[in-house]
Amino acid sequence: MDIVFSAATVRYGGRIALHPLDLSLTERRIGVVGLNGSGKTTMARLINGLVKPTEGTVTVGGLDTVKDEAAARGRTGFIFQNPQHQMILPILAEDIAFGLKNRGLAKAEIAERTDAVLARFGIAHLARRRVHEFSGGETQLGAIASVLVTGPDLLILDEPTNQLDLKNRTLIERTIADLPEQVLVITHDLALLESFDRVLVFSEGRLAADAPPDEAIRTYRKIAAC
Ligand SMILES: Nc1ncnc2c1ncn2[C@@H]1O[C@H](COP(=O)(O)OP(=O)(O)OP(=O)(O)O)[C@@H](O)[C@H]1O
Repeated sequence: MDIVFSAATVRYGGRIALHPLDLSLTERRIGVVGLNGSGKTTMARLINGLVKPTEGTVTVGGLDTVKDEAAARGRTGFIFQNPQHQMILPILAEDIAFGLKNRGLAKAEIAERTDAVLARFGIAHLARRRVHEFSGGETQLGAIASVLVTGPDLLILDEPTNQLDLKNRTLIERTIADLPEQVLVITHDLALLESFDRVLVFSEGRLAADAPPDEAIRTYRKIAAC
């Protein structure tokens, strides 16, 4: 799916968080890195319309995130920094089914799709468990299943391996690598980006590099050393 930023600018109050951004993203694996507060989350939230551009436009698959807000948002799934907060219902299978019920699907199809997505991510054993008792890795997988069951074209993940131990980090890295969906990942986990098609580096609300992983990570290391 094409993601197009046209002079997209974000101000919070009077303060600029994202300077005018012109960018067209079509790759399947897109990484976003930068120091804390550099504008990464703001840029990602523009894509699913959670943040509206103060000036300029953002389109996803040709849909404007302001004018075609609902349709545009349906194209994109978002896994937030603390995904346990986005689980609405206490039991995983119910949380997964919730998004499908909202789309008016029949009971039998909801059950079938819920079972299929649980199997896809190897978490059928978690179906009846309480999401607030999950480990960090289980929470990530549960949230990914809940979001992807509705069939978005693009999945955005905000720091998905943050606070995970080495085993779970590897599990989530592999899960992301295997997703057939287009993926945009904000991360401080540079190993995750090694196989990516394109990496964007943000610095103080501006795009500082837009390159393959090796080159982008070199730029990021230089920025971080300042
Ligand atoms: N809702 C908001 N209201 C006011 N200022 C905000 C808001 N959200 C973000 N900001 C500010 O905008 C700037 C960019 O923040 P953003 O969260 O996009 O950065 P980030 O690169 O994702 O940071 P981190 O790595 O810490 O998550 C920061 O100065 C932040 O304080």
